[in-house]
Amino acid sequence: MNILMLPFLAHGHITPFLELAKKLSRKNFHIYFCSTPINLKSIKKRITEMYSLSIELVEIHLPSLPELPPHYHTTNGLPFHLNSTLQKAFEMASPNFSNILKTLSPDLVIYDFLPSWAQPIASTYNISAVQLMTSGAMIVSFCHHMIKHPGVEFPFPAIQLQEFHDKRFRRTIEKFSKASKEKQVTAVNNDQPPPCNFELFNTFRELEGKYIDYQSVIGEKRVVPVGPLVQGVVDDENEHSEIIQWLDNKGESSTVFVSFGSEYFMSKEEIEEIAHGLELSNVNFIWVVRFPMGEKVEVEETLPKGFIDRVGERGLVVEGWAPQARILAHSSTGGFVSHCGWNSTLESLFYGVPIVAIPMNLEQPLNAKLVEEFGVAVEVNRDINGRLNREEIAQVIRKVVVEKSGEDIRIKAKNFGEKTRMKGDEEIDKAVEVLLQLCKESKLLQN
Ligand SMILES: C[C@@H]1O[C@H](OP(=O)(O)OP(=O)(O)OC[C@H]2O[C@@H](n3ccc(=O)[nH]c3=O)[C@H](O)[C@@H]2O)[C@H](O)[C@H](O)[C@H]1O
Repeated sequence: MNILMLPFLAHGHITPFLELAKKLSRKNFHIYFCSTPINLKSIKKRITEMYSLSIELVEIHLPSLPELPPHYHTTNGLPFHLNSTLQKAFEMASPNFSNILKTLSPDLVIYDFLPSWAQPIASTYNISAVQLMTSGAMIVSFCHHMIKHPGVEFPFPAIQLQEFHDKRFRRTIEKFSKASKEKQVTAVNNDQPPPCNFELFNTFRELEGKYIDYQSVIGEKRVVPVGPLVQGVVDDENEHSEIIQWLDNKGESSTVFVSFGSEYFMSKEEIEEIAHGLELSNVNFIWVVRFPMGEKVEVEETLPKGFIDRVGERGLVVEGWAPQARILAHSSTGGFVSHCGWNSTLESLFYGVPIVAIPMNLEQPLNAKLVEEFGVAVEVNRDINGRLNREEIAQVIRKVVVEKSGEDIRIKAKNFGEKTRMKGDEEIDKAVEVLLQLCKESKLLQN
């Protein structure tokens, strides 16, 4: 059976899609992995020898817009103000996608929340389609709850956002639900496959059982968990070797990894407070500092004066990108200062690393609440205006990584990591049955 996968053009979406592609290819599915050339280039080295025949990379080209050259056809490093332009350019690529389906005629399409046309186009070719949700069941059920029951408390009291995040998140939902109403897909006519009655989620019952059940009630479709879809440790010695050597020289669980994903860029104030917080914590750290593509910035100039000298061998500032999975899997890593993007959250849980949560935007504040409720994270509180504070950052890092008061968090994270790594393909095996059924429906309709 052939499956074509079309993730949104974001690194945080391509990662779970690629991990699902690898799992399904081991279950004898042939995968066409479709994205822009720049995105396919960035994942090539993660498609190791064993997948070279079962996962085929398929380029989809976006219309060339002057303000969006081809190396901007990804959210990784994209300047904030170009995000909507990228989404618009992707929406304009529907004819290219239609040609790809006509040429390859897969048995199934696995699509993402954007672009809006993947399922409707697949149905015109009588090809079944199912969505892979790249965020958790809690956040999706929270959004559905807010839209369907405005003003009614979310039935899980631990998920309460700090005021600053609550206001911003409600604005994001209003914007999103307005946009999705405008894109309401026209009804499918009856000789095409009906929209699928379930959705795949990058999650698993041990983490989100009660939210999976609630989403299956409040959402339109049944939830089929296929997670955790977590990138493995790609052992390419030559790349980033200086980071790993630096980490090898540190004590067990002595170091925090600090990273805020592939799309977020810290403000000057955030860099200032985080730098002083790391300094005050007296804990070893690897800190990824990154700026939008096209912005030529001297990292040292953005850091507090004398910061690099004062921290010396205790700290390593990495510009642009670090091998996150390899660092989280390393025995010297004892904590993850994270924005709680969904992939980072799952990776931290998978590798058993406790989280110092500093959510920045989107659904990250909710992910932070989820892992705090789960007992493997502590969130750094912001002031009423959302400002970070260096003492608060230092205090939470020391609690999570060093102090006795954080011992239960460290033990819980370690034990849950061991349990999660043992799960293997448990969720996938259950999902394969329903995916095979969808593929057979396509074949029946196409013959
Ligand atoms: C789904 C959605 O994706 C978005 O992606 P974003 O990149 O911000 O964060 P992650 O989901 O953690 O994804 C980031 C991915 O990039 C990897 N990485 C990142 C930085 C680095 O230096 N090295 C790495 O290997 C990391 O390992 C992870 O796999 C938003 O967060 C959103 O909140 C989230 O739910």
